[in-house]
Parts: sequence; C-alpha cells; structure tokens
Amino acid sequence: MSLSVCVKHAFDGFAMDVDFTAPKGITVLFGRSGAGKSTIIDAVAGLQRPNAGRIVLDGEVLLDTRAGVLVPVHKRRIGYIFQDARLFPHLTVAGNLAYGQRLNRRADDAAQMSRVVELLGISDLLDRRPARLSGGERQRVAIGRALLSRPRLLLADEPLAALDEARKAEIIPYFERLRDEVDIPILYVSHAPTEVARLATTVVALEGGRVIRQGEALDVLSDPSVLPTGVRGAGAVIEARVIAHHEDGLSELDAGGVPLFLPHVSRDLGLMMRVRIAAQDVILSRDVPVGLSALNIMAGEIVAVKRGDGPGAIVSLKTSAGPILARVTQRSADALGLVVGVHCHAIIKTVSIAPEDAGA
Ligand SMILES: Nc1ncnc2c1ncn2[C@@H]1O[C@H](COP(=O)(O)OP(=O)(O)OP(=O)(O)O)[C@@H](O)[C@H]1O
Repeated sequence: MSLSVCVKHAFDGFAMDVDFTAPKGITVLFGRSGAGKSTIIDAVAGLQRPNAGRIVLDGEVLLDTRAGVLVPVHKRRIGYIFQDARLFPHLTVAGNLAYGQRLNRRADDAAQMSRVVELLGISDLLDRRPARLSGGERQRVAIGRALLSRPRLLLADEPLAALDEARKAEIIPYFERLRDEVDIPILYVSHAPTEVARLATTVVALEGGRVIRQGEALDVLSDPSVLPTGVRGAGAVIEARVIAHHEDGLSELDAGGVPLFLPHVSRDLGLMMRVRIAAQDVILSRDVPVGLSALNIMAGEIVAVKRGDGPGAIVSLKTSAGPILARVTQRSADALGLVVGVHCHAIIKTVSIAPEDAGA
C-alpha cells in the first residue's frame, strides 16, 4: 500500500507545489510553521480541494483535477488523528472506540477491537469517560478510534503538539508500534526533530511549499544541506544494538562495531535502537583524543561541510557507527582544516543523549 501526492495550490502570498510518495510505515512531513504541511494533509483528507493535482491511495484515484475526480471525504476511508483528541465526552472509552467501527461493520469486529485495545494498552480505561483520562490516554484512545474505522491511511497532524514532554514520551512508543505493526501508510506532520528521528520511516522535508528532499529517514536526517527546521534541529540518527546494562547506570550499545554509551535505557539486550545525536552535542578532533571525560569517540571521514550564513558550519562525518553531524564554528573548521576527505574523531558526551533521543 502506498500514497502518492502531487498537488499545486496557491493562497494569497503562498504557493505550494509538491510531489511525493508515502510508502508503508510513517512518512513525516517535516518543516517549519507555514511550510504547507497542513495544506497537504487537508488535500489528502479531502477537506480542501487544491487548485490542481492528483492523489492516489492504494491504486484508487482520490483526486485528479484534470479528469474531474474528487472522492468525497467520507468515501476515502482515511483515519485522522488531530492535535486534540476530539473524543465524544458523553461516551465511555469503549463507546468512543466502537464509534470508529460503526460505518464499516465486519464479522471480526470484536477480534479487531481486542487487537487495537492491546496495541494501545487501553484495556483498563474502557469504562471511563474522556474527562477522567490524561491527555496522553485520550490521545491513545483517539488513535484506537481512528484505527478501528479500518482506514487505508492514517493522517496524524502534529498529534503530540498539545502534550507536555512526559505525555509525549508516553505516546511515542505507541506510534513506534503502529509504524512497525500496522500495514497501512501513516502520514505524520511534525516540526520536532526528536519526534522525526524516532518515528519516521520516510521523511519529506518541506520549505516554503516545496519538497526540498524526500527519502529514507536516516539518509535525509544525515544530510547537512537539508535542515527544514533550521540548524538547531540538525542531528543524525544511527542504529545500534543494546549489548549491556552496566551497574553504574549506563547502557552500552554496539553501533556497527563501535561502542556507544548512553544513560540507562529500559530495553532488552539484543534490541536494535535508533539514537539521535544532535549536531550541537558533537565536538570534532583531528587527533585521537586522550584524557577526555566523554565516553563516546568515533573515528570517521568528513563527507560534507555545509557553511551557514552565520558563524557556524555543519560537518557531516561517515563513521563505522553510521552518519554523524557536528555543528562547529567556521573559525574552528578553518583552524582544523575540516574539509571533505579529512579523517577526524567525533566526541559525544554520554549524558547529552536524552532518553527521548533513543527509541525502538
Ligand atoms: N485558508 C487559508 N487562506 C489563506 N492562506 C492560508 C490558508 N491556509 C493556510 N494558508 C497559508 O498557507 C501557508 C501554509 O500553511 P499550512 O497551514 O499548510 O502550513 P503548516 O506547515 O501546516 O504550518 P503549521 O506548522 O503552523 O501548522 C501559510 O503561509 C498559511 O498562512
């Protein structure tokens, strides 16, 4: 199953022209406020008719302005998860979930309900009304209700934006499960680099109504010339396997043969994790560093240097652990001779890797 979107639209002072494909998994529309993310979501949902375009879901044409095709919202079979959960206050959790199934009754409704309740960990909440749920619990129920409508596509428009950090951390693992266990594409809007690093299978980076890059998440996030939310959001993602939990509170991962130490992560040994390393937490050294407190040192070769308009530059390093981005001053880059092809070492403080930066 996949979704292809080719849409042109103009508002006063804003022109959008995008063309991308969302395969199975989570495709994140990643960009700053005003980049056009919600306009795309609304066009796919059928809530807004773009000036021109073609949208095809799982082989079915939902929109083709040239051929005059416009499938109405209720016939698109798309689940929508909003920032606020929008549950019915007078119905219990069970009632809200059953509402998702009402349009599309099937013999295996009960089995599907148990699967979704288990997937989202909401079995203890079924008799409660929304007013007695936390924001995170409400959002889990909203995800369940959307899934139970048996959608062919899920749209999630900044579903974590209204939650505090603790609630965000509670919900992200459920989106990871959706990504890995549900068979339909999920189009997910975000401008939060950590969320993108944790969840995206595919990234569509947007700027001013245009796609500046699309592709596999780990490739797009390690490209220093693609910073849709600015230099502060730069950070590459590496994949590593949990190999030890040490008594001093550190977890040790194996990243392509290189040890990576993190503050303790509650994951089983052997599990693969994604770890985001923020570019501003990386120091570069030409020589092998000695006498440092930092535990993570990775040797690599510089593959790109992107100079910014200000005093900074982003250096992209290829290491056996995976790609690393480092944000340094242009003064340091010049003093150290950091140019493409040079070998150097990336130094990463263990404690700079926050718990939310490491996920399944
Ligand atoms: N109904 C409208 N009428 C006029 N202009 C609009 C309308 N909706 C959106 N725009 C403009 O289109 C541009 C893209 O808006 P859009 O909401 O798609 O961006 P976004 O990336 O989702 O932003 P945010 O992250 O803030 O939600 C903005 O410049 C916005 O002001």
